[in-house]
Amino acid sequence: MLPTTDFTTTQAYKYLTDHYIDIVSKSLKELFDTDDQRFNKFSIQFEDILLDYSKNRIDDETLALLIQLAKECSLKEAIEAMYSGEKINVTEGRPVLHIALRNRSNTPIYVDGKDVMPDVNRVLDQMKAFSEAIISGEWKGYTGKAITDVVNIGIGGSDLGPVMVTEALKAYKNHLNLHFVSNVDGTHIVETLKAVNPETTLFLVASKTFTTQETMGNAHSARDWFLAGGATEADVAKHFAALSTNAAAVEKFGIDTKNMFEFWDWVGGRYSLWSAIGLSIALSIGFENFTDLLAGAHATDNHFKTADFDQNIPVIMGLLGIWYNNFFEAETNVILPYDQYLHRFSAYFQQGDMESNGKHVDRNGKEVDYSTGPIIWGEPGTNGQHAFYQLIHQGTKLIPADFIAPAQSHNPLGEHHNMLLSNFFAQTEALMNGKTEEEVIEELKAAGKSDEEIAKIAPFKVFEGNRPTNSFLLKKITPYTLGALIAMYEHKIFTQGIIWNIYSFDQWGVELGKQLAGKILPELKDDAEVSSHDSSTNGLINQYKAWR
Ligand SMILES: O=P(O)(O)OC[C@H]1O[C@@H](O)[C@H](O)[C@@H](O)[C@@H]1O
Repeated sequence: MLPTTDFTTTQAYKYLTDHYIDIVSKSLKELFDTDDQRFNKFSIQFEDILLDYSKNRIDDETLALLIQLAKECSLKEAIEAMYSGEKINVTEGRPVLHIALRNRSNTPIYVDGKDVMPDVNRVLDQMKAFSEAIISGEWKGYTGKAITDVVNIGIGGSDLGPVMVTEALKAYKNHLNLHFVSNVDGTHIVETLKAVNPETTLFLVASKTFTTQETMGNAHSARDWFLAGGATEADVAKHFAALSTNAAAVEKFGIDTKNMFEFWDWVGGRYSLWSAIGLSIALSIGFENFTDLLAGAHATDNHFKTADFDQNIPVIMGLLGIWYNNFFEAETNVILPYDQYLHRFSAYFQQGDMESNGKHVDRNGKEVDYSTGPIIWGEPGTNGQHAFYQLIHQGTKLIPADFIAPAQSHNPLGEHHNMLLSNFFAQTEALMNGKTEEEVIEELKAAGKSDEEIAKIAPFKVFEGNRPTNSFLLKKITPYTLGALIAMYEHKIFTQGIIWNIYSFDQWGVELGKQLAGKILPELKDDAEVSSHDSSTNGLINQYKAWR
């Protein structure tokens, strides 16, 4: 059972409310000036990942109180409940066991009295054999040619994880060309099919439920295209595989269940890249690299479970998020990877975080009266600097930022990496220190500006600073380190969900739109005027019919 404490009723919350008044009046600059141990105190190195969280608006007392908050909310017990296979996804009646998918130590994990590890390992073996056969060319298409292209058809958790990881680990990629089709917009599949040959293409239909409209629509269109190219029904088995929990629906679609890679209902869609959903990753970088990814995540799982909270990276990340979300009333959290390969990392955690913690009802079934999950966004640096950093530096909103960068580049090209990292270091320093009016005036004077010119321009050039950041410095983006980093963010989400007293592993909020689309679809079949909705929806549908 998960605890159901309202965190706003804890002692720690009360103390934090008072303490906030004290901290909010202090600048980060001041906090650094008065404590030369900040970096040592407020940074944690775990294997090849260094988290420096010293540029946050905290002091020793803040950290102690936040940790007390985690304790009062029984975070430790909640972690134990997840790891031991309790059905903590209460509204769906399921355990939450992505940690089992990467449990490289193979210690038993029980669900309803049955150890899940033999099943996990069986599917991993199946993925190994299959990916090796495809990569080596031993697996032949219907005309006897080796596979050259893999098209993953899936959406949400059955797309974003594989896309993000295959992009992040492109440096480890083999000769196979990977494609991802998610959108139900016909453009996505049509444009993808233009680039591939039915004789040498493998389609992975990735869907936990195997009922998702977009995925099923795209899979049927891919199958029609495949058959139209001269292949027969019997050839489908050589070109279509399914990644799913729903064997009956896979069979009904016409995919041989021998080509089905199973996973289980205790794997949440947005936590499924570690499961059979990761087959496209294994195909792209090879099975050994895929298991390194799992091993990295497993290392973080052990860290999250065993490290004291003040040395526990996901716990600290989660608590800092709560500090800004619930005390500073920050609405968003920006993730800024200074690594082009990580260009889908923020998009991935938009689903990971917002689908998990975008909830307004607590674990007692009551409406919350505090803010929960933040809006997650971001783009890779340095691109973001030339786009939206203006608002982070000088806008009116407080935007806590996560900066992520590797020390070693996979593409060391001249001064590029030093240039990239100089920006990474400079941005967090600038966000922290800002620039005072005096400094601006000095600079303008030195540039030979007149007093009149200075008076006019100076106010616009002032930076308040005091903008909080976390810096993640990774030695290198390897499968192992990436696995460890992703798992840190996953457990941060868990930590926050526990403290906010919400259920992080369901997603009822995505259902209403699906239901209504199901009602509207038949109304779009003919040209008859529609009047069953509000005037706006009727007006839009009728104009659509007039124009299509
Ligand atoms: O893998 P499936 O069953 O096709 O689901 C895809 C996505 O479907 C969405 O509706 C859910 O909100 C996501 O959580 C999920 O990842």
